[in-house]
Amino acid sequence: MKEPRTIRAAPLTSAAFAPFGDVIEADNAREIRLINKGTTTRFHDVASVDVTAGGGSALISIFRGKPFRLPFEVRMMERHPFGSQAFFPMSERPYLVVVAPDESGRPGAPLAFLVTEKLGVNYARNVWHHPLIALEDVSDFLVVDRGGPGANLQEAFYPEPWWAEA
Ligand SMILES: NC(=O)N[C@@H](O)C(=O)O
Ligand code: NI
Repeated sequence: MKEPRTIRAAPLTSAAFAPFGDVIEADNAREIRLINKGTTTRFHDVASVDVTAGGGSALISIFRGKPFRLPFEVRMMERHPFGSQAFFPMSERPYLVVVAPDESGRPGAPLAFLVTEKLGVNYARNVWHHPLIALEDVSDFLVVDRGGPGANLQEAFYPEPWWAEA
């Protein structure tokens, strides 16, 4: 009987996520500016939006994700060759992020991050990731990604599933 392939979710940190994109949090601001007569703090440019390839432009959407349970079965990954894709949680609920390195055009072994604080992720262009994985209850996410011409979705299926555990 083959042992199921399991991956243990790690806490999301900028350092651990760096090969895959940015963690969206105030601490990652490239500049902190007091604006609006000192009534507002601008945490400037916390993630790199990369959406103009192939005549693309930025879209702001809301994704309403239905919840999944852990352990989560990872059967496939996807990537967006023309643009980055950012998710920022609009609820206080945790969610799961699964990414993978590229291995000759296919996703390698996945890594999982359990996001329990109000942090977002910005997948860099062409980075393998699993589609949105909300946990506990239906959850809304603000999404910034690319709209425009070209096939901006590539999917790949693992020969055997991986199981992501907390
Ligand atoms: N397909 C789509 O818009 N969603 C995925 O890209 C995702 O990462 O959730
Ligand atoms: Ni995506």
